[in-house]
Amino acid sequence: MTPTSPWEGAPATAPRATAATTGQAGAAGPAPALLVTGASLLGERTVDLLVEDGRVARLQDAGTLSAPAGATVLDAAGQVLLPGLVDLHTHLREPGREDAETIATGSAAAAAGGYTAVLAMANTAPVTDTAEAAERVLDLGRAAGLVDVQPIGAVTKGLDGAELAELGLMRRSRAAVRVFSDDGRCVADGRVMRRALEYVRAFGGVVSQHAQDPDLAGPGACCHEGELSGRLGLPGWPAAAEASIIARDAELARLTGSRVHVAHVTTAEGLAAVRAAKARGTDLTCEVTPHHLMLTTDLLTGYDPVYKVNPPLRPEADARALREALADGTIDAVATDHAPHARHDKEHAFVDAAFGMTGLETALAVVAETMVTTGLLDWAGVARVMSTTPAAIAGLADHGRVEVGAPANLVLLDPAASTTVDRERSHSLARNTPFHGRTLTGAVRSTVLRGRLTATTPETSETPEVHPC
Ligand SMILES: NC(=O)N[C@@H](CC(=O)O)C(=O)O
Ligand SMILES: [Zn+2]
Ligand SMILES: [Zn+2]
Repeated sequence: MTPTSPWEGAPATAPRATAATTGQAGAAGPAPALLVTGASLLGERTVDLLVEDGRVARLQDAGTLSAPAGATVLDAAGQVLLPGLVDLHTHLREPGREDAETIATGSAAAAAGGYTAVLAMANTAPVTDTAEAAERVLDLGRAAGLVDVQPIGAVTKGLDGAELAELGLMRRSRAAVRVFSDDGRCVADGRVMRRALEYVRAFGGVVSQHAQDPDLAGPGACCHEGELSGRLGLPGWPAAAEASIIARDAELARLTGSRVHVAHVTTAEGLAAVRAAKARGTDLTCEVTPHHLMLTTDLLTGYDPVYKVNPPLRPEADARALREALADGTIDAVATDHAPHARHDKEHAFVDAAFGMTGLETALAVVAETMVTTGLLDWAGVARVMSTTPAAIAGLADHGRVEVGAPANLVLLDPAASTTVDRERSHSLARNTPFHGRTLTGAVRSTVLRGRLTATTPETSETPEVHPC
């Protein structure tokens, strides 16, 4: 690693890992009181909000609260107040690939992006398939102290798709794992998926399935299968590979009485399978990524590997269908699939490059741009799909609401501020953002975790500073 490399050098405000705390992230010592004034709660009414001991102590009409002695005051006039964002699908790369991301740097990117909780995907090295591995991720998250890092457990040992991992032991561990996933390795064997669902049902767990039939989306597939894949000479990946697994898993959810979550739906065909399952009352939820809402397969014409992602970017008709489905509630949540990569894994010929794009720092602005500016969602809707529903899916009771008595996990954003994405200013170690150079509207101003400011954007800057507790 070359420290001066633009891909791997430390960001300007390098996050510091702090000593391990015994509580949850941000819980070390009582947080000083915090008064937020004049914020637009869910874009609906203007409020003052007082935080004491890490919880929302008072929430009332703007102009009616004054700051207790010693309190930090945030003047949030013109800003929208939402519950802190919750990401159901984040790759933090630690342990194993700390050259691409660490739990501390990924947490910093999350805080800068308005997140207060992230679920850390299991495809690390070693894989998170034991209680010890899950507890280690949890502890590293607490040590970083910027967001609650909740480990996702692997469904199968080593993500090999054959033998179930220690699901029950992970659930009973300190990490209290509830969400299980083999990530980009779809649990293709129906018998294994059935057994996993039967197992997690006993403790209210959920399997997050990356829906793609590996027999249809073969090993070389790296592009949406269609007219463009033929023209570019890239192996294609048909929509049927997604829809067929969603339909099968919906049947398995019904058979077992268990719960399935579909990771990143990307096609109109996949959405039809989700709608059919939901119409029958199946216990099935699904998520979409910000990049599949905004970016489309035609970007691949330059063979730039920054646009190589699993599942692939789709045509505009699919992206439009995804936006409509997020607006009408067919899609339950937005999850980033933040997939940081070291330059030497990403800068290759398109077919050889690693799959994945970063997303934690741009997610809110991309959703604002694609959903709010277009009138498809209001801010209450954004809170639902980026915080409340993902918190409910993952069973994170401390997140997803702004209420008196609840832990003060909050984000304040300026809906009118435009930011030009600059990959060099990312808090992530990785530089593989597909939004570099794009100007997006909607900028995070402050992130609050249990009453502590974990990120703030100084008035003179476009980039949030992060503050580990
Ligand atoms: N989603 C991605 O594009 N990448 C994933 C792995 C994978 O799903 O192939 C990653 O871990 O980088
Ligand atoms: Zn995936
Ligand atoms: Zn993933």
